[in-house]
Amino acid sequence: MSDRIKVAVRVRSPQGNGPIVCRASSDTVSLINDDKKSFRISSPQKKAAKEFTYDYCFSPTNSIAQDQAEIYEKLIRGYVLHTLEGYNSCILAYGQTGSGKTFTMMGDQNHEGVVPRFCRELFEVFHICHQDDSNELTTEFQVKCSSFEIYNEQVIDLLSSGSQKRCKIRERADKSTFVEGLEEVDVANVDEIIECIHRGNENRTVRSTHMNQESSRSHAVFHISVYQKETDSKTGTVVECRSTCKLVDLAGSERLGSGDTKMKHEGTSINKSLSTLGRVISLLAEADRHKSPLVPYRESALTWILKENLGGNSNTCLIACVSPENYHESLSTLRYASLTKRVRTSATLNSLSHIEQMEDLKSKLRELQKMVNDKKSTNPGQHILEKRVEDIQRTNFFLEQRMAKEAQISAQVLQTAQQERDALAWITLHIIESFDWGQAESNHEICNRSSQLQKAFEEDLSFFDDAFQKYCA
Ligand SMILES: Nc1ncnc2c1ncn2[C@@H]1O[C@H](COP(=O)(O)OP(=O)(O)OP(=O)(O)O)[C@@H](O)[C@H]1O
Repeated sequence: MSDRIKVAVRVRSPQGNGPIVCRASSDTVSLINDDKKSFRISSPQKKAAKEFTYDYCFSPTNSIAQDQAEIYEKLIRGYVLHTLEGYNSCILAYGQTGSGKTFTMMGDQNHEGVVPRFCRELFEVFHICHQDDSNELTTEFQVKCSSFEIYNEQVIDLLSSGSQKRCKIRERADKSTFVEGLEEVDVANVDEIIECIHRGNENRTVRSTHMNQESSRSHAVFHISVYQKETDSKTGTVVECRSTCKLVDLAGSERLGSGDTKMKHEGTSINKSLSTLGRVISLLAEADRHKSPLVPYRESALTWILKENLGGNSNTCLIACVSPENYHESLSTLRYASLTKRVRTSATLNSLSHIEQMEDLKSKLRELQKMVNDKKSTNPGQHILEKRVEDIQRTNFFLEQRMAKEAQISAQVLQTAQQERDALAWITLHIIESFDWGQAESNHEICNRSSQLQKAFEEDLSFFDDAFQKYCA
């Protein structure tokens, strides 16, 4: 599912001047048009007003509670469903210091922000979706969470007890990245996950600056990973999927002015990583024009961690927070957000039954092929080969069931499955051709099995063709 990053702007008005116009100061006027998607900003010193269009624009009303709820309901709720369906998600809050990023993501005691609302609904929606499950259908649901900050380019675990634990960023074989050694907490219910959110917030590096009493001095990431396993005892079908969601409160861009050396160092580090993020976004936004651009993800810890969410397997959303006291800062945030809108990601269903079982099946077939090839010299016991064939046929049955389900979800997934199936059929034929037909007597049973296997694959192919035609009709 290829889609561009969704981008919304949230305007923070200190006075809460009404739903449409926010006159934050004498020299800046921000206006959200009635369509709630376009945003105009002007200053008397600048002749022409600048206008930008986003997926949503949120202006403050007289009710903070309503504002917090509106952002969640209109923008974020869909990502809970994406996560439960097995897709990776990421929500980022970006903006100048003091513009309301932490307030948007975490909220305060009386006005919960995006992160706690997301976590509450994750559990609630799961239970609603599965309350009618029959006796045959059981669904296992495991949620783990971790929380970390990127402070002066170091990744620090916010949930580890005791002294500050620094962690390293690693790359997996599939090129996605992860933080190694983080404390991952198994959470069984809403209360436990909310407790982790609070624990992480308490440990985050915060300092008072001239713009914000409690300014975040780091980028904070709350990471949720969800594992679901659905077993149908009647058919024996097992469907597994794993998805993740990163909820990111970025540190605010800031002018480096007065302050002690420590604060200046923090400020430099924040600005540097945000400018790398800007460069990464800008290259990805141009990706259509320049095929496979060299994206400098590794240049900062932030972009290295967000690699998958910015340019890979993820549904991603950016909330640009604007505090229009400062025309230039606001304009810069709006431009950054505008550029982000052009970045495309391609979320894929992280269904283990589809990906991993296919891999498993392929490797079993490769093994079988190898055994057949080695047969002349080693002459392995016939029963081992038989067992392998049986294994493959059984796995094949589960896959068939799973694919039939997936046909309802996505024609794209089905198409991929067909291609995979074609490849497997080809390998099977190849195995059969590799038999030493001269020794047919000793191989008689194996040949029979292989022919059955070939037939099963052919049936599968027509099964998938039919399903695909039906889906497209
Ligand atoms: N929409 C809003 N309504 C009411 N108060 C808000 C709103 N947005 C922010 N605030 C308040 O403004 C102050 C600064 O907000 P916040 O800490 O969220 O900014 P920030 O962008 O995270 O800043 P920094 O980058 O410095 O951490 C806080 O006291 C917060 O409660």
